[in-house]
Amino acid sequence: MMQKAVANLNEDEIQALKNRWLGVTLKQQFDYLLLWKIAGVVAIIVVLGFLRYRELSTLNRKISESNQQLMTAKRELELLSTTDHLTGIANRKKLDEQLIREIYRTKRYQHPLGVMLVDFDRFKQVNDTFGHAMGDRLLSQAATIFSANIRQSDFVGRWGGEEFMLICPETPLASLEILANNLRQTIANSSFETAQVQTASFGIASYQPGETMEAFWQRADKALYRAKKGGRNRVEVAS
Ligand SMILES: Nc1nc2c(ncn2[C@@H]2O[C@H](COP(=O)(O)OP(=O)(O)OP(=O)(O)O)[C@@H](O)[C@H]2O)c(=O)[nH]1
Repeated sequence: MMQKAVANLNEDEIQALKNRWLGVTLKQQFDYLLLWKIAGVVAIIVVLGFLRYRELSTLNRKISESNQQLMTAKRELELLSTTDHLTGIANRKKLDEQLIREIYRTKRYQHPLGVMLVDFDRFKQVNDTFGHAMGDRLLSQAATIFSANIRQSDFVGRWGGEEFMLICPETPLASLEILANNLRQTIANSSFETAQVQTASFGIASYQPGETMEAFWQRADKALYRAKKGGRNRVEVAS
């Protein structure tokens, strides 16, 4: 149909038509508004992302600070629960833990392990004569004496009351007896606040294969009992 219409046109009309079409200019315009819109959205996303990142970083920092504080509190609690508040050395709970650990080690490597129970002589008299506070100070001083006169590999704690326990790894019975006698003399020669001679009795034992922890310290305790019965200020060796 279009072809028919064109075929009916004369030369002038065709030319006029062509001129009209050629006058149409193709105007293509760049859409700056859209560009700004996209840039705006991207900027908002970037700013929001940055704010979220900062928020998460602060949160992370606070969490790791809290973790640190928790760890410190846990360590302090552990220390408190295993320290004797009067003397500052290990308490009975810690002594039990240490003794069982050393028994495992001695079973594993078959090395000698010594244990020593020390009880202050006539301690009731100290309390009765000088007061309980003086008795407390004497026990603290005793703890200092023990700590200062044993090896770093040895372990001392307060077993209870006026009684102390020393755990001595890698120490055969003969060496344990020498150490016990040295400690006994050091205590007897120390000047305490009471200005009286203060002595202590010792029961010592060497670990026997297959022995339970209780059986081990009970042998030392029996030896200590013998030291008391035998006149005090002496070392008795467990059989
Ligand atoms: N100050 C003080 N005294 C304590 C503490 N724990 C136990 N004692 C006292 O130690 C004394 C122990 O008395 P006893 O068991 O009769 O023994 P002892 O007088 O030392 O006599 P022997 O052991 O037979 O030489 C008691 O008077 C207890 O009150 C303590 O933490 N502080």
